[in-house]
Amino acid sequence: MIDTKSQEKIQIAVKMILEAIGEDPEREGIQETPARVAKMYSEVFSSVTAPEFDNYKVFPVDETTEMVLLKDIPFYSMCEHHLLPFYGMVNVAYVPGDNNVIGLSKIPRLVEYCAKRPNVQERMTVNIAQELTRILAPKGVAVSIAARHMCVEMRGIQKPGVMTETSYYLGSFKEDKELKREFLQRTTK
Ligand SMILES: Nc1nc2c(ncn2[C@@H]2O[C@H](COP(=O)(O)OP(=O)(O)OP(=O)(O)O)[C@@H](O)[C@H]2O)c(=O)[nH]1
Ligand SMILES: [Zn+2]
Repeated sequence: MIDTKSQEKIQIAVKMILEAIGEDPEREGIQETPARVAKMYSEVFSSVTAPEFDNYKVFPVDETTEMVLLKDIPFYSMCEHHLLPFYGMVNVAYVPGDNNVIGLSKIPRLVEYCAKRPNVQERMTVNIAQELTRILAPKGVAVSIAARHMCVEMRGIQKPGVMTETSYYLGSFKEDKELKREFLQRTTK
């Protein structure tokens, strides 16, 4: 949550942007826009001011499977170069270590946590893998992201529909080619 004082800063900045692009910030339709944008940034950048992601539960189980895979987790983030959205799907897999697993909902929560800040896709991919490793100490983690970047599509080079794919492997996914192949097979459409 961005505090009131910082939200006021955003409002002043947005008003200046509106003036700079030749709009009248007092025009009825956009009078409340600076406040709306401040509220919106508070949402889309909420993890910058959030406490470290620690609200998770690790469950011990007697016996566990090889790979736990959550596929097609949707996310929205903001590119740190242009403050335009990039969005897509994340696949997260891990191989439990010491028979410890994590509550399933916590993985999409972790994705949200890593998405809601100014980002580049490569760093977000690595962050998710590292955070999961920190929380759970699994034998291995694999993360892949496929995303569309509005800064590539609606401005600049203007290439609609280009997909950017990134991946990151730790532990057994890095060492065991068969495991990595299985992850790729199960996540490739
Ligand atoms: N590697 C990487 N690059 C990104 C990401 N998001 C945006 N970019 C790129 O960041 C680069 C910023 O390049 P600059 O030359 O500083 O900015 P620019 O003049 O606006 O670049 P153009 O987009 O080419 O017009 C661009 O090539 C973007 O496509 C991302 O998640 N990862
Ligand atoms: Zn960008």
